Amino acid sequence: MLKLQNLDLKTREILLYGSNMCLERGAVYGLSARNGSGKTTLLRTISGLRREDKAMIFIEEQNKIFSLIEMKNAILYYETAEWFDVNLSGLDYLNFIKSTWKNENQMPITEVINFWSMGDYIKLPIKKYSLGMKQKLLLSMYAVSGANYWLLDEPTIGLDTNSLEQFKRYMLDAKKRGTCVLFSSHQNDSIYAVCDFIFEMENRTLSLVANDRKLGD
Ligand SMILES: Nc1ncnc2c1ncn2[C@@H]1O[C@H](COP(=O)(O)OP(=O)(O)OP(=O)(O)O)[C@@H](O)[C@H]1O
Repeated sequence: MLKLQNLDLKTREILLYGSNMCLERGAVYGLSARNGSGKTTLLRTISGLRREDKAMIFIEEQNKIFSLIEMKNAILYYETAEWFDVNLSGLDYLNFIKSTWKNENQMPITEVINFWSMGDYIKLPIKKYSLGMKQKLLLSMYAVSGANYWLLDEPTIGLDTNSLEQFKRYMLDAKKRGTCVLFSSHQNDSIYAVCDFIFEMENRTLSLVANDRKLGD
């Protein structure tokens, strides 16, 4: 379980005050809030890209607290397709992720390429990709990493209707393998249907609500 305790989230304003989060393996969580409320900042903080001094963020499994190195290996957060070096290919990224994250349950690269139908372009430089193609590459990196905690910021940007259905299947498959997923999206997005629970950020507080309109597993 990934735990976040006593988080004051501050940028140029206070976004959250004294917040807590518990993220269980084998569950999909949504993160819903208005634009500018701090979803990206929260994901960056959980992933360790930025720090908040008072907060405690740790993973505990089978009564053992993960070391920092174990945590880095257990979590993947690749914020945006804008982070890609467009001179590299999708395959370069998948190979990089496979060799950098050391997990037993990594999905084979060919399987992920087939799942996202990327075979025609995966060896091309990313500068030749459309937005949706880049987004599918970004998503495919998660299964290849074998990370048990997936943090995703607006993961369905640029996906067409078919790819959105694939996204839902990808989330449910990940959950069945025991992965914990936390993703942000805009308020009332239909993709929240795939979530077991939704965190709502409002008035500097984070509240967890069960998702009544959840899809069947
Ligand atoms: N590096 C920074 N320095 C100062 N202020 C920042 C920084 N990053 C974000 N902010 C501010 O923090 C607030 C939250 O931004 P954030 O990007 O986390 O929101 P968000 O909920 O992800 O927004 P959106 O839905 O528009 O993507 C905003 O008011 C933003 O201006």
